[in-house]
Amino acid sequence: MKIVDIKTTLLRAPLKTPFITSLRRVDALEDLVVIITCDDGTVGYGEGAPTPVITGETIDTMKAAISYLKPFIIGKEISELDIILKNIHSKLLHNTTAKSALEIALFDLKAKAENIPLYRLLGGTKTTFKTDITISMDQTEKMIADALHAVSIGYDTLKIKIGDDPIKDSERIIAIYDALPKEITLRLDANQGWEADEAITLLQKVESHGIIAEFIEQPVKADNIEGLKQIKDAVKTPVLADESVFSLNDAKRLLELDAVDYINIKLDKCGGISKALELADLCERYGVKCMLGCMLEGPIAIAGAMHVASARSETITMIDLDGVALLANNPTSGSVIFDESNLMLSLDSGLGIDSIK
Ligand SMILES: C[C@H](N)C(=O)N[C@H](CCC(=O)O)C(=O)O
Ligand SMILES: [Mg+2]
Repeated sequence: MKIVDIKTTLLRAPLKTPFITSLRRVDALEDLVVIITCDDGTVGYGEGAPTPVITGETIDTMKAAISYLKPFIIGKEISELDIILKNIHSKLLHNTTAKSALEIALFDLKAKAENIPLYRLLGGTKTTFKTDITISMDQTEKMIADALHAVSIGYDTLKIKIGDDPIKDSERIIAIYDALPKEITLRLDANQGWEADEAITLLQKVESHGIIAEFIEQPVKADNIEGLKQIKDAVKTPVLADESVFSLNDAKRLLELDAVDYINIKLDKCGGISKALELADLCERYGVKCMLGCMLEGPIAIAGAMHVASARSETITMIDLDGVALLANNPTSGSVIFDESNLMLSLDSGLGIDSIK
């Protein structure tokens, strides 16, 4: 199977409600889909969610990166996947979301060539996952209403977005916790919104109220590694690194310093499936568990992430793959099942995505 064509197309889909973090507000998903065709007509799908405030990428930079990398991919046999991946990562630095979209499509093709689902190509067996859902940052009453609604439709783990104001944030966490059944698990994500001392004061206050969240995600700026370590050493709530970890080297530095408890792996930050697997393997060597997370990713990218989670299910013990659940409707068809908190991989070959509507 020789690769003969690479095309991109926009995937636009409205969200059910605005997605609001301390970094940005988004009303509709706007991702870039990659469609790679082989000489026998087999098509591989990939997708990336440009997130300028985190990866520095836009739809336009993604298109430019993909067209730059095209000559290193077109004309290659899909059986030479390792060589193609080496080209993608060595011929162009950064541009991790563009690379991830290409990688997803290439792995889709490779698994289709072998006529097996991607998770099996990657060595996985697990096909069902439970995701959390994000509760956007807002007025406390609105966040409580959103949290109660999420619980009413079956979510038992909520990812609470905070980080615009440490005083307000502690009040929000306590009010949301008090309003929910006690068996609900809370994940907190400040998206870099605090200083280390603010985070420690806030978390200690929340902890004195009896609330130990599953983790606090990225409390301080991405490059504030010392701050992450200070927080980890001062509070009971485990610390999870998100924006601080793009590459294997980023993760190594944090793990060597014992600066965090967990790492959030996202395909769009690390550069795709091969890199996500390497990150999970590194974390496994350090005995550190990971979350498989997402940007505002649609069904193709989320399916790609699920296959990775299947392949490294011992290390990837937490799932934040609510990208499709946040959409007003699913713009693809295929046998991957996205049913609110329940995600199920298909047994079809490749990613299991049939078509884009
Ligand atoms: C959508 C997912 N649950 C999530 O919260 N992702 C954000 C990425 C932020 C973005 O797309 O702006 C995160 O983990 O920080
Ligand atoms: Mg995060």
